[in-house]
Amino acid sequence: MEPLYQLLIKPLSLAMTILLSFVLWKAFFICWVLPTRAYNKLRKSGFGGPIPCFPLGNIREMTMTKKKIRSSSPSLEYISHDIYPIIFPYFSQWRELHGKVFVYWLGIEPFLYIADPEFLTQMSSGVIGKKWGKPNVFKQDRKPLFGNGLLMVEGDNWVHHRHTITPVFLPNNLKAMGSMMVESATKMIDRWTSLIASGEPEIYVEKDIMRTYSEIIARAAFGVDYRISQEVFTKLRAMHLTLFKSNRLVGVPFNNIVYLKQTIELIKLSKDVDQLLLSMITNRKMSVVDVDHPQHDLLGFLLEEKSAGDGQLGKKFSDQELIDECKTFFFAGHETTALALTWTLFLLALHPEWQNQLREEIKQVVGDRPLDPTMVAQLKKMGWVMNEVLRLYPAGPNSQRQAREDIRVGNFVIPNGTNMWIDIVGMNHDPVLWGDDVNEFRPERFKGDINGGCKYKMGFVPFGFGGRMCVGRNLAMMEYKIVLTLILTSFSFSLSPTYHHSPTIMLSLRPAHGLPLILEQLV
Ligand code: HEM
Repeated sequence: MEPLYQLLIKPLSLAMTILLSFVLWKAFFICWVLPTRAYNKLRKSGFGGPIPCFPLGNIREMTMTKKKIRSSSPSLEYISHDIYPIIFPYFSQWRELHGKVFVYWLGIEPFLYIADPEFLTQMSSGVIGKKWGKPNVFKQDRKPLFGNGLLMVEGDNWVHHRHTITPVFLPNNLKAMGSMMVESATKMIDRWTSLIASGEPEIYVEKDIMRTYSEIIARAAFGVDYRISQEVFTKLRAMHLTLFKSNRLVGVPFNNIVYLKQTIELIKLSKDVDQLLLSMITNRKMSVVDVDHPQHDLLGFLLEEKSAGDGQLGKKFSDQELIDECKTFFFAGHETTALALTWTLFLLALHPEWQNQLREEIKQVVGDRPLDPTMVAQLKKMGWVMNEVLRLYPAGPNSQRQAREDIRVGNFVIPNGTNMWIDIVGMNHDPVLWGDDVNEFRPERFKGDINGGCKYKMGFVPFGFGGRMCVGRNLAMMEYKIVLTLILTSFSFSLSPTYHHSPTIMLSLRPAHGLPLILEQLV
């Protein structure tokens, strides 16, 4: 009689062979069959674009083009606002060949590139907010940073999150946050004043601005001071750096395994942040005793059981949903506004005449009275400046979508599942939309025209578009104007000779080497 193990060898090896064949078939299906199908559908739908190469798609070409531009670009030595060919050289070149709508590939993921406002208008008009998806490949990649918070959540869950959060940022609720903003900004102004007094007028302002807006969002949205939230911000920034500084191959199969060290680091950081946020949430839950007067900040709204639009009681958020929303708002709530103000100081340093115009306006609107959030809405010229800054140096440089159904745009069909990359920088720097002065700083183009003279309404979408437009835009405008008013009434400033112009994309658009300014105290 044969021993038992010999009897088992045959069926076991057969089972192993079947399992292995299944895994290989699945990998082949996901990595080859599905992308090929998507490719054929997009081609059949009429979209052109650069030829992809398995398994990198167009990533190799993108990296090479960027390297070539960086090494051959002495133009960065002098300051030009014609930044598009520098930050997105591959898009700039592909547009010449394939027009303003084409398909490119990140690994095995096809993306429909869109920088045509007419196409964007038609595309977005037929799709309501809850029907839009966010690219699965980014959702997976950026999960440690945003989880399934408002930026990434979809469908009915998105409606629930958005309905709960929107009232937090309505003007009436924001008014109460004004004094916190003034307090936090005043601390920064005091720091700069002492540096000048001690003979150090050259200040790298972007770090202080980032800190000020971190402090504002921590207090305004979560009712905690910067000391308590500092660890969260530090870890979120470490995640941000790990995610976007390295050359990870997003969209390429098994890239998580190839970059195992970063993947493990991200999982660890994400767990730490989740723990910190959970204890912040638990503390707040325990401290809410006055049910008639809940705290009207973001966390207060999220913890309150809200009535859904149909009169039914909305479902409560789970702990993980609460954590993901906190992560999303801790990050999105300071980064973009801080960068918008940083680029504003850069442009105003180059245009002292605009510093003076804004000071004059502040004098007329605010005078000697204490700054009050209701006043800032009257700062019209400051609004033009903000728009012009967001046009030339958009803090949110793109918007992304994934089709969750076939979308018809004229003669084209965008097939269900298609990822979309809407290029805000590309549209903002397009001379066909803005005219020959497209790369000049001219805030007056927004005088009496919220579209700044752009030929299409959808050509200027600094806060995105449709139902998924930025939920924090009112807060952003208010805190931008309050902090800028305080800076302009305290200092005049110019660019330090050590400044090196190198706008770079790391999710948002930032000055790669910081922003050193020479500050002078106004008497
Ligand atoms: C100048 C400052 C800001 C700019 C330029 C900006 C820009 C953007 C852009 C371009 C989008 C994408 C919209 C789309 O896909 O159509 C967005 C979405 C979003 N922003 Fe902002 N943002 C700013 C400030 C803020 C602030 C202060 C907060 C939070 C307090 C915030 C929270 C969000 C969230 C949660 C979303 C996702 C909304 C959704 O999908 O429903 N943003 N923002």
